[in-house]
Amino acid sequence: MMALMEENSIMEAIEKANILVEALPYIKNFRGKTFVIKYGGNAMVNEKLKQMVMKDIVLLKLVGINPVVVHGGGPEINDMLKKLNKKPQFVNGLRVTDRETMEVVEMVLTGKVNKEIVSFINSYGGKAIGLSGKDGGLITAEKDLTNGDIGFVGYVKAVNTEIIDLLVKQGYIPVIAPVAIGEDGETYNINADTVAGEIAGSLGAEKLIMLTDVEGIYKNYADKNSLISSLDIETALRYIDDRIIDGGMIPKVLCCINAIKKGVKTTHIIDGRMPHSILLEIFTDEGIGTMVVR
Ligand SMILES: Nc1ncnc2c1ncn2[C@@H]1O[C@H](COP(=O)(O)OP(=O)(O)O)[C@@H](O)[C@H]1O
Ligand SMILES: CC(=O)N[C@@H](CCC(=O)OP(=O)(O)O)C(=O)O
Repeated sequence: MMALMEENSIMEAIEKANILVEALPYIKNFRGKTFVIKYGGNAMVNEKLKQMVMKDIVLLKLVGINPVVVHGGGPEINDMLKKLNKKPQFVNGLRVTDRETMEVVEMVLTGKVNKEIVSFINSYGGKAIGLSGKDGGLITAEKDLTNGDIGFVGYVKAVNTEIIDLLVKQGYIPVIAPVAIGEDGETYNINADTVAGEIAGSLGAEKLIMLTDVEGIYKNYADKNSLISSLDIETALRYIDDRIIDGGMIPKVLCCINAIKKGVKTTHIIDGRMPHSILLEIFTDEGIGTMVVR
């Protein structure tokens, strides 16, 4: 019995070593490259998972990859608005943002969510630094009128990556909240997926990884065996037209396509609810989730 247990634990240890060896070519390939990781939505609500994601990000940095984190926090904003007796309202997935809501959005994203992520990363031995689009002139926003006037909702007019380049060079992990200032001096609320796509494009990132609350993109959303492992731009656009890709997945895929057109090599939509999904995507031969490529 004892011998069998010992044999099992030796096999387990060998399996672990095999996984590390499998990661080697990827570590070699990706050293010095930039990965933009979008973390948000419902993938962010579980504390334990949150900590695992942060550990994975620290590990990436320690093996020589440069992670840049862009976070959301929609559910946290909703919670705070409800506490203030304000009903969250959305048009095509974008929050209707009046002046009071804008104050709440900025407070929750830059004050609470951003600092929490920064603290976690730092507690695991990383050097995270929190920023919003306002810091160092990182993002210039302009009012987004594509859905009519829904208040202080912005799109990204320009990205100045100087501050990110500087921080990355000094060994920091930038953690970015999707709030920015317009040329009119107003503060704008920008969808976090959009910000991640634009930042990845401007940095010429190797990868854009979007953590979400599904395994990836399904060919048939009702059939969980229909996960698509790789999708090119043309097919992705066709799937959007045919409503195979629908709802919150549409802007996500469009952000991936935008990033690819700006030079990002591969984009990935992966399951943020799965422990260590980032590591499994980057360091295993099979990868996980759905890859959107040129
Ligand atoms: N073909 C599809 N495959 C997977 N998810 C899809 C598909 N079509 C629509 N969706 C929806 O997209 C959602 C992901 O978008 P969203 O909820 O906005 O993510 P997040 O909150 O992480 O930003 C999924 O939970 C799912 O309901
Ligand atoms: C304009 C707009 O809708 N902004 C988003 C910003 C946060 C976000 O995108 O968060 P998730 O990634 O968690 O959805 C919002 O106010 O909810």
